[in-house]
Amino acid sequence: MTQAMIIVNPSSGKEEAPDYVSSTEELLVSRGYEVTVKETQKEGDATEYCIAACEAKADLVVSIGGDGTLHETINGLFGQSHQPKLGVIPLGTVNDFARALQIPLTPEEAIHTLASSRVQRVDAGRLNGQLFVNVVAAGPLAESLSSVSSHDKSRFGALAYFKEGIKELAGNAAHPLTIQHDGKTWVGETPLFLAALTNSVGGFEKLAPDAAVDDGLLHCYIIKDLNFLNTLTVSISLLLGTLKNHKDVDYFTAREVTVSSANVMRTNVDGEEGPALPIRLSVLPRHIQVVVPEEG
Ligand SMILES: Nc1ncnc2c1ncn2[C@@H]1O[C@H](COP(=O)(O)OP(=O)(O)OP(=O)(O)O)[C@@H](O)[C@H]1O
Repeated sequence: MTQAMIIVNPSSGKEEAPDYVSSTEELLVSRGYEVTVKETQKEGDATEYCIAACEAKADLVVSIGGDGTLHETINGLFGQSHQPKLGVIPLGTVNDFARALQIPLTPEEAIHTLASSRVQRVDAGRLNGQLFVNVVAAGPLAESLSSVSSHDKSRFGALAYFKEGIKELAGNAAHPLTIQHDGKTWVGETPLFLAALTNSVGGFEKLAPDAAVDDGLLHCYIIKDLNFLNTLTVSISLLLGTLKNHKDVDYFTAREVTVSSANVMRTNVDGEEGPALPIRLSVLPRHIQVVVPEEG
């Protein structure tokens, strides 16, 4: 019998994840799976459960939660000889990975997607010794986004990030970063550096419109200046999908990037606090197999 594991984070989004477990389980059982349900208690659990699913040669792992839970689940696939397919039921505030793959953001519809026969291979990013699926951010603005509490996310949704971002901008912070790629080096002060694997970042589905989930590239943005005067035009560019053309933004694609700073600075990885600089980023092309909606 084919095995499936459901990994669920009860604290994600508006804390409604447990409501969707039984309908997910029912659907999988009706498709012939033997199902194990694992509820996370703390950081790292989803990775451990996913490693166990790989070792048990499960056919499918379903992540029910936000991008943080998904990030941890995918890290369990890293380096495994047997890799299950991945199903995604998005319950977070942002859900960039689901947006990029056109997985429905309504949990009931996303559960229905698990019956799809279509599997898409997508790139994974590598950051030092871990994987990421959406975005790595560095700079003071990225640090401030990591400080958004789960409570605020549950209460205010994406607005919680906006609130922290505005607070940081008021401080007018920029820090020195050194960014190296393809034999080139950029040195300067910046409030934000982003390396995106998918078009959707922070819920902005047009942030990196050229990023295909399987193009093997990091789509990188250096915001050279962000202040009260240009915030509006940068925000409009974000919404229109023209950020890379903004005069205060440098854009490039690369397969490998290193980022360092003279200052002690933490990164933000897939929406959660990541390791401190320096970091080395690369792409594992088409590394993850995701169950996505049937075409058409
Ligand atoms: N039972 C739990 N209680 C509290 N936190 C948990 C629990 N299980 C896992 N976590 C932690 O919660 C973090 C956030 O989870 P997740 O990203 O899925 O939800 P979210 O923060 O609501 O969504 P989003 O990141 O999209 O805003 C995970 O990275 C994980 O470390």
